[in-house]
Amino acid sequence: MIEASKMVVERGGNTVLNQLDLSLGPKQILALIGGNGAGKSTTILALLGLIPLAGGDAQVLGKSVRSGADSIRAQTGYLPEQAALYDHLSASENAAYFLSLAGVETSAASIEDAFVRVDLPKRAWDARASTFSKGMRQKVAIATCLLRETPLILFDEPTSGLDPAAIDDFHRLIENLREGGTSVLMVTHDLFGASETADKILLLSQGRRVGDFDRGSDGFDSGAIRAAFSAANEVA
Ligand SMILES: Nc1ncnc2c1ncn2[C@@H]1O[C@H](COP(=O)(O)OP(=O)(O)OP(=O)(O)O)[C@@H](O)[C@H]1O
Repeated sequence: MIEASKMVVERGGNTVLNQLDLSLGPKQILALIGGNGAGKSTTILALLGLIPLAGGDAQVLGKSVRSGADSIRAQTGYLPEQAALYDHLSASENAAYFLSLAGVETSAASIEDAFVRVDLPKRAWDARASTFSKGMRQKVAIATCLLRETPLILFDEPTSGLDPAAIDDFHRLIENLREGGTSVLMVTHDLFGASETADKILLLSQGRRVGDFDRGSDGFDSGAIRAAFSAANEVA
């Protein structure tokens, strides 16, 4: 699904990804964690081919990110850190509009099914997005991602703005996606949620991979992850 080797990205004259290796197999969930400015969102943008590599390469669904964003984005769901909705459109209209931009035709019934999956309240389906809370907006954006039915989804802070019940629901949702054959990379600040759900956790600091954790038979070693996280942030 993803095989990235020694990715280097420069932004604003600084090296913000530094020799980053990353891999994600079929039916896997990878959580990317790290402090503010560690390079998590940049990693997603580089994997989508949306920002150029100054070094290294990454194969995403068998295509090099150096070959451009179009072919990768066509097969990869992406939830940006700040998902935008059009305020004057309803939840359903927003989903239909963004899907049409991605060249995906879908029925009203499928959109409603996706809203049920993310537990968007029914009263919101036909209400204008200007009346939505942050969490409701996030649910519409996640539902729109699901409707693309891509084999790979990159989520940038998907649980931001969600209440605790909705966060739990999101983790069950991505577990179901994994069972259905989808691979997921998620950037998150939620260490607990990541260790509940992910197969692998990658810790970034200053654009470098500083920790790499696999789920063992007893889950993750949360103490080791927290210690590595604290050490990385002390250095940063
Ligand atoms: N458009 C930009 N131009 C220049 N530098 C940028 C730009 N966007 C991000 N950066 C820098 O790149 C580095 C990595 O940023 P990135 O947004 O990837 O971090 P992050 O780990 O996602 O952080 P956060 O948890 O705060 O969202 C930071 O040092 C940031 O200042």
